[in-house]
Amino acid sequence: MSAKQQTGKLLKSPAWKLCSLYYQQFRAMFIKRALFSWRNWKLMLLQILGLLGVVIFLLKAENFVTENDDIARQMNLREYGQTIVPLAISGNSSLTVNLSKHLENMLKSEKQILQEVRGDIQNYLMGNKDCIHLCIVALSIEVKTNETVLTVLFNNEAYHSPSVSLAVLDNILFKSLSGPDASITVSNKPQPYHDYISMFNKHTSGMLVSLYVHFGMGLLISGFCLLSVTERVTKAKHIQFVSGIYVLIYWFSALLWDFITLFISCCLLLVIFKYCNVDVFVMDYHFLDIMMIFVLYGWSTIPLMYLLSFLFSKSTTAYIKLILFNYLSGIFSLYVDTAVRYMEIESIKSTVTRNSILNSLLLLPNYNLLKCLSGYFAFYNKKISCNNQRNHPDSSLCNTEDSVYSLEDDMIGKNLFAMGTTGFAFLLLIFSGDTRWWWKLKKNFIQYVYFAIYKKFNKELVSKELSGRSEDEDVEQERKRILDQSDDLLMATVLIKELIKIYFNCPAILAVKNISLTIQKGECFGLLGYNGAGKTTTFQMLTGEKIATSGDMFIEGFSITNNILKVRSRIGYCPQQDALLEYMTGRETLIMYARIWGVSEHQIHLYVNHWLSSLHLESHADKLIYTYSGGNKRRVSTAIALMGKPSVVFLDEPSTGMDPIARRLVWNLVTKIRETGKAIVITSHSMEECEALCTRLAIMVKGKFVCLGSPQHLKNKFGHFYILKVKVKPDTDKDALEDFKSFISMTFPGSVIKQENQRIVNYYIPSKDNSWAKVFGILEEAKEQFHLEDYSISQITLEQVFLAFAHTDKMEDESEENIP
Ligand SMILES: Nc1ncnc2c1ncn2[C@@H]1O[C@H](COP(=O)(O)OP(=O)(O)OP(=O)(O)O)[C@@H](O)[C@H]1O
Repeated sequence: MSAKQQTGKLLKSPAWKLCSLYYQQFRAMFIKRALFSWRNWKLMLLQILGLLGVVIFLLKAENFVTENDDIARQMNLREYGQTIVPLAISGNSSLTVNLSKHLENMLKSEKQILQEVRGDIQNYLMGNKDCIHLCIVALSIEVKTNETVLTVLFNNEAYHSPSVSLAVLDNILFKSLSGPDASITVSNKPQPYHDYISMFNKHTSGMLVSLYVHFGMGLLISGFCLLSVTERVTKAKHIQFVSGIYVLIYWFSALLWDFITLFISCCLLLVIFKYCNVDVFVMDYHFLDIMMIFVLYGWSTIPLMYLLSFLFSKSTTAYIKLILFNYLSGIFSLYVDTAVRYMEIESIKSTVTRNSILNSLLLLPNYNLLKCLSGYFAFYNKKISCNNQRNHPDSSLCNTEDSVYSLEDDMIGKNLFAMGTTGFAFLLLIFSGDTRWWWKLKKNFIQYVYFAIYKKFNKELVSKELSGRSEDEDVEQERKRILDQSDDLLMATVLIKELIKIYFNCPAILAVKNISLTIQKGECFGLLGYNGAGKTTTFQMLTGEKIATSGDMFIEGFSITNNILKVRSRIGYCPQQDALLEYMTGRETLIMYARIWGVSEHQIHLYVNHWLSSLHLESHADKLIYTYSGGNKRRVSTAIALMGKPSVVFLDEPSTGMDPIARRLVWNLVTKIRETGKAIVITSHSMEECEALCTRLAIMVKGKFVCLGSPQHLKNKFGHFYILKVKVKPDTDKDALEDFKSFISMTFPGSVIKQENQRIVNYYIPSKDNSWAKVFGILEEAKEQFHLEDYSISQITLEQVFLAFAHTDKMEDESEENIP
């Protein structure tokens, strides 16, 4: 076999096809995420700048202690800018002349102002407002008989003013003794901290730096929930799953994109550490360690954000609340950690309690981040101190064997390990939410707990409403057929068996009441019913969006309740509300779904163009979805449902909001798709649409089927009467009209007035025993006899059948009405 043949065989193998499908889907999901960030770049930038800005601002604002912070500060008037130095001299001597000359020269060189004062210096200082801020040092020289008294007064408002005052005095004295070139430089340098205090300060500094980073991180990582919430709430996620996306691919692509964003932000953060002299984090390849901490933090916190996003139904609310959660969880856990470790609290004195509290904190990624950064900071600062003081007296403090990654209490090993494992745990929880296992658990809980309790307390209602028996013979026949031969019918494209849905609200809502149905391939089945009849709920159960309370549904033999994942790739779904991602264009959306379906890359553009032209969407293809009109959005949703290779397509009011031309296009498309052998299930409030598309239909009233069959069958069955519309002449008196009514009721026994207003009377005339010719003949004669202006006779329409059933619902509540 040639190499070319072998390659060809490999490309056609199922494993290769599966791999290429995975690749296609991953690509589609990754591009979707990238487009979200790209189109919302301002938000993205805000998140990254938020992180960097918060960290840089807080680091600059707080002067945290490092080795280099203990610098010597010069005690010099220059440090205060230009000041005034009042000088009062009383008496005269060569010493006073000498001292004042040196003072004058010294102040001149330092660009200070010498202010000679007459009288008491204290009075001058008290009486001069400027002195409050400008007179840091004041001098008085008093010549007495045997001595000269030099007094220097310092400004109590200014830092370091006593030592600066003494430095000024010492300098002029020294200059008078050793000449004008002599000077004394005075500096204020603190003694090095004692080891214990030093450690405490470094620990505090490390904690502050890690708190700042954690504040900034909160802004960035909370944003990762935005698309997850939007996709879930708009049902775009559901449609992607229905189109066949794999759970792992959906979540891993999201994780990878958000991870890249976090990684880039953390690289920039390292630059900020360098700029703000947080040397411990960047020197000697330490940035690699810090990067590893950030990577593990991302690994654990991003899945947690996804997981928490399930709690919210609005993306902005989710963002704000998750920022708060991230801040508070970090600070609160740190507080608990400090309280447990250092405070003497009676109830947590036992080691077991203490350890279990500390270990439970390890579940929080923010706690681990704080502990890792502060622990790392303190560890390396301690190491630097120990290296600086080689002959350190306490060798236990400078154990060079220690590793920052050890699992001991003050080291970071435990926290790194916790981040690694919690990341896995959170991811598993997310995946399990979309797996068969979780679906089954929820199903069993609803069926065997909720429903069992409901049945126990509502026996009468359940036996009356949920028995499934129907007064309509077609519905009853279908039900019996399904119950008797369910095994034979399993391979029907759609098989619905005793399906019940109860919303367990207060009070419980019985949305779908034990319906049974089969739909074969090549069939277009219409589900009609007025608002709230239960059509959408039925669709939601059939597409796996909602779990049935009882009963089962099969698509090509696969049970939805037991094997939802296998069913999903066999259906196309156009939900009632457009499940579109508004930041994408129509073309990008269709390309994404084509990739999910596994259309090969070189055919995608051709394939998408075909769908765009089928629905006349070419001119809007490259516009963002949020700019689309309602009708155009519906077209895109319909195209998504119809594309790919589904065995059955569910269309929930597909043509709502479409103009007549678009509606015809959709009808043609649906008919073509049906003719290829797919089953179509459609709900619509347009009877015209149902007549045009449906091969069979059912009318649903209050969760039950009340009739079932082809449109013609229903018209024949329920249309056993004609509609007679009579218009009498304007001058017809009341008696003549009454005569006409008596004539009709006598000639057509069983006829009923449906409506009467002004000169128009509408009748239902039984069609049995009355041919068209007979009715026309009689009315032609009556026209002359009763002076009728005009009349018309027509067959009942589907809409009238539907209205009759819709009315039966009202009539149940009110009273019986006269429908023949
Ligand atoms: N999430 C829900 N929680 C509680 N009740 C619900 C929920 N969804 C639907 N219902 C109720 O279930 C019943 C059936 O609703 P459904 O949306 O299936 O009707 P429908 O036939 O699709 O109506 P429409 O033609 O307006 O779309 C209604 O009484 C509705 O109020």
